[in-house]
Amino acid sequence: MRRVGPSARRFLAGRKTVLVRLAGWSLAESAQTFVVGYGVAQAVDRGFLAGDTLTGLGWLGVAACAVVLGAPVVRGVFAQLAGLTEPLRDGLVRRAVDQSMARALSRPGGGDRAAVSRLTNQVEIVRDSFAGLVLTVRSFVFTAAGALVGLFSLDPALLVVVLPPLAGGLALFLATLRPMAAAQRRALTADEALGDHVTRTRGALRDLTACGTQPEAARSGARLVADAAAASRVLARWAAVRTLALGVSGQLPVLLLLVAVPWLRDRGVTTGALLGAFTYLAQALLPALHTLMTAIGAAGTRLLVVLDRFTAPQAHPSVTGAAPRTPLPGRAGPPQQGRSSLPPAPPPSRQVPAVELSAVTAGYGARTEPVLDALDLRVEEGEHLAVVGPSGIGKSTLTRLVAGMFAPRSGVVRVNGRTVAGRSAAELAALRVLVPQQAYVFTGSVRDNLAYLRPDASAADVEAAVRDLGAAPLVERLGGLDAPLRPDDLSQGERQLIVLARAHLSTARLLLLDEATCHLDAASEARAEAALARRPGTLLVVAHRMSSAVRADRILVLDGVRAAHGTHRELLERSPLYRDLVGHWSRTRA
Ligand SMILES: Nc1ncnc2c1ncn2[C@@H]1O[C@H](COP(=O)(O)OP(=O)(O)OP(=O)(O)O)[C@@H](O)[C@H]1O
Repeated sequence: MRRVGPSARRFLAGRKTVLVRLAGWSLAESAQTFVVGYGVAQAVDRGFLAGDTLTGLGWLGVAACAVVLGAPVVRGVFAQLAGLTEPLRDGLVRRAVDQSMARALSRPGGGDRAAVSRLTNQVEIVRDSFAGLVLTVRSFVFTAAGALVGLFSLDPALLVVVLPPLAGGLALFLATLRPMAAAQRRALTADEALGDHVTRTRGALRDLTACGTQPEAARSGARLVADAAAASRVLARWAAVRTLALGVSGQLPVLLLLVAVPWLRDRGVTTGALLGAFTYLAQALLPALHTLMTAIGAAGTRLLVVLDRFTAPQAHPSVTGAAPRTPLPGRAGPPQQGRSSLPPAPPPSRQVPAVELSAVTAGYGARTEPVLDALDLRVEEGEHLAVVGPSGIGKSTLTRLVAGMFAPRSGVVRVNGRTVAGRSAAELAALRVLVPQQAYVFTGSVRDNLAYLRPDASAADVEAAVRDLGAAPLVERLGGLDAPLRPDDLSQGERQLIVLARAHLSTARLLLLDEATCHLDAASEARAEAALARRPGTLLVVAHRMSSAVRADRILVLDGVRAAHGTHRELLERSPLYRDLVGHWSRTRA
């Protein structure tokens, strides 16, 4: 209102003549309302009840004339209305064009895509809503004036009964306007945020899957759905209060009038006056009130919201699409600049461990047993750590904790000295790469797939990664680096090779492989792991085969909520579980 108010006042001040003419026609509407109720009252008292049918019919004729004469009055009102709505429409079109031109000039190459919408749809919304509001507010004011004067002229005692509930209901209705507008704005914003999230998520599916941040995106979506639901509930509560206001001001006067009939009769109110009063209520006051409340509730809020977008200094984000957007988890910005604009990885330090878990307890669901309980772990910069343990023991959970994709119940996870909790997707992407079991490749060139995490990688770097990983025959079979890659043409193992080469190219110093070589044969796995271990930085591998553990500098054995770590030899000596795992592996190889 603060933003729209001054413009609205200026607009109305420049159209005094139209307003006066409109008021003139509206007064005629008041008179018509007055005559209808008054005619009915006189027809009963002076005519039918007095035994003079002719007089009764005569007064009814007067009331009927007033109804018929209402038609030219309505025509007069509409003629004047055009004098308000059309200049408003022209002014809004001018403003939309000005805004669009200013935007185009201030942002070379960046026209205002919302201008067309403002020029057509939104201008029409404003014009129609404004016309509806002027009609209903004016109609209510003048009809109510005519009806109240009529009630007073029939008998002032009628006002004593009718006025309090009418005024009370109206006051309650007016009191709901501000909170209802706020609730409507909140619901609109929540709806827009949700729609925005859905659109961006759909566009970023590839990035989300590649970075493994679908759960985070799903959580943001769930939060937005909850916000939208909460906003709708608040709106519904205010709508209920508004219905109550309508009931109090609309139905209660009729009820009270019926209940008060004996009291009114004692005070000398005639039957005709009572019938006239009911006519005023049923024919004029209540319909006008109902239309007013509905119009202000719906058209009024719509008008304010759309006008706000015309008068706002900067157009609303959902209209212009120009406002900066919060990056999605796993996506640092638009594709062409997202990955290359990641903050550079912090330099490694000899003292600061690459990974540090302090008393980390983690689990799924509030009441379930923890999967990891008070786990302490320190992985030095440059170290190669393998994680082993039975299926379902928590190995993937550990990698997701380190990757910052899963929050511990308690304890702290640090990567390169930085707490991972609460970090943005872009910050996490600069710290680590997590390669899951399911390798994600996308339709594009082979090079696009390989350089996905480092778009500025030189041709030599890409070729070196391909060579190191043993992926050269695959790239050759696909037709070279610039050949198109169709995911369906690749086996699971071939996809894993591409994704491992992609991880090799990444600038993040920490690589987390969660059974990322499970579809490779043992020799290819050994070659790939050796290449990744040679890469500067730290390697943490959830081992698919025990051979992978044997190659590591150190092994972490997860055993229920306990954990042991050491070299292969050390663990063979002191970890029964590790011995079992190695024994089982040897037997299955034999
Ligand atoms: N999203 C989840 N919701 C609920 N429970 C989960 C979820 N993910 C894992 N779990 C449970 O947590 C436990 C540890 O799972 P996790 O995947 O970390 O084990 P893992 O050692 O990696 O298993 P595997 O070797 O079979 O991949 C299991 O009991 C698993 O069922």
